[in-house]
Amino acid sequence: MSEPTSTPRLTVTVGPVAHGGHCVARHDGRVIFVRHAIPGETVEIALTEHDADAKFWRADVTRVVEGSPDRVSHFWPEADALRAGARGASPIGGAEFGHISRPGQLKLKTDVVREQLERLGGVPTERLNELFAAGVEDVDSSGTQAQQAGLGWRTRVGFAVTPSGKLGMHAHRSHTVLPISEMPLALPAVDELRLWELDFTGIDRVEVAAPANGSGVLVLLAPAHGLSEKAAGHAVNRIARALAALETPPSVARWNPENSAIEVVSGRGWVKETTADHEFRVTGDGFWQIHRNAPKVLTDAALGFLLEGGYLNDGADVADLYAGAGLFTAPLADAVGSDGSVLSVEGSPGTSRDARKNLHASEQVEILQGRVEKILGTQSRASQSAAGQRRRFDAVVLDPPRAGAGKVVVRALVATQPQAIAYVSCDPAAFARDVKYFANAGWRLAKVRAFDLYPHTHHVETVALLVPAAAIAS
Ligand SMILES: C[S@@+](CC[C@H](N)C(=O)[O-])C[C@H]1O[C@@H](n2cnc3c(N)ncnc32)[C@H](O)[C@@H]1O
Repeated sequence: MSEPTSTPRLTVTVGPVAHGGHCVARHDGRVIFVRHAIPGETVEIALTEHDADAKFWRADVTRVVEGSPDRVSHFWPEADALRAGARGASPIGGAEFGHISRPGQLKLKTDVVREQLERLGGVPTERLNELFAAGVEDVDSSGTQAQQAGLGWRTRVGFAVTPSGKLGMHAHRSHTVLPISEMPLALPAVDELRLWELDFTGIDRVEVAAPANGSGVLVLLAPAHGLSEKAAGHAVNRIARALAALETPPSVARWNPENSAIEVVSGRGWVKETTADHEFRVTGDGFWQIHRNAPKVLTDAALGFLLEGGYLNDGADVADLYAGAGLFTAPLADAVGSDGSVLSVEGSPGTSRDARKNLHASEQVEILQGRVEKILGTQSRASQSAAGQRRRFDAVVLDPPRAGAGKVVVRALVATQPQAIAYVSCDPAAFARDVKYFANAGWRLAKVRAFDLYPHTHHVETVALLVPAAAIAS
């Protein structure tokens, strides 16, 4: 990515928001994806990617000529495009909607979910008006003032390190790491570590897991590539010693992001997460929902759809696919009772081991480690009934990673003939594409909700109920 000062500047009037955190503008017939703008604004932009033969260009706003009523001062100077642009620099990524009022952010995210479902999902406008009248829902309205402002929600944060050893974050679509001196989107427990005051020379990446329940924080340190074993150990131990001097020292572990391996230096290599009814151990970089309210919001929404529809009865046979450490598996096991059964499938070996520990007391739960596409497609015990026929599920929770479930999984899942699927998604485009695959297999979107679980960023989480079309017709 080139720096804004070295690039041409243009003045454009900005069109609609698009998936991915930018708005669409046109100049001499060419599409420009503009970050840090709001639809309807007239802005001066610096082109950050502008190859003459490219299909579209990319740009950052550097000055607002005519602003939207939704424009506010950015709460985080290091992520503020206008401030960075004035210095001829780039802002850090990670708060690309911070210049928009919270109601304005909800409206833009609603527009994106609608557009993706209409265009990629093939859901007719009238049907969406009916299904998605509530738009994207705020999950912070009952918090503290800072929480209502969309701050202090991240329980997981990843940092990079500048060439001079300072804690930093990447500029958007760039290898450049810019130093930071606060992380207002994270829980206060992350700020209290004062990581920006430490020397991270010899470290490449830093990950922090700070559970919303206030229990022990875990800091993972990935040594820089090519460092000798001795130098890597030295760098990790130096930082661990500095952190040990804090009033509430975190656990510290050396971490290899390539295989998720961790080596505990002090404390323990896992954090304790809790929901109202369950406790979960999550090891190292294992998956846990990021927003402090996400576990409740998502389990209430997904299980709510299944319970309201009568799909989760005592004795039911259900599946939790892409199950992580068992966030949905645990309440599913409660719902189907000891006469029911829950197949819980997770691909990552470490996270699956956590799920096994977290669910060991629930005899109705079968934990399988492996890829969903493989497990659904094989004739393993998990995909067969006792009589040797393809196993059928009464209901399924499907929570794939950002890329979505994809055609192969959708086909295999439909073949298990569940009565309903609760689909949890963090990417509206992948979700909409999967909705289309389900539609092609004779299924329909019966309900959909969306939540602003990533304030000040363009990300949004959706929860949907999918059922066979015949079930809606009857
Ligand atoms: C969005 S997370 C959801 C986890 C869990 N449902 C939760 O809410 O905590 C997706 C999970 O799918 C796992 N995963 C990714 N690809 C997979 C695959 N092909 N098969 C099985 N699990 C996979 C990841 O390790 C991750 O734990």
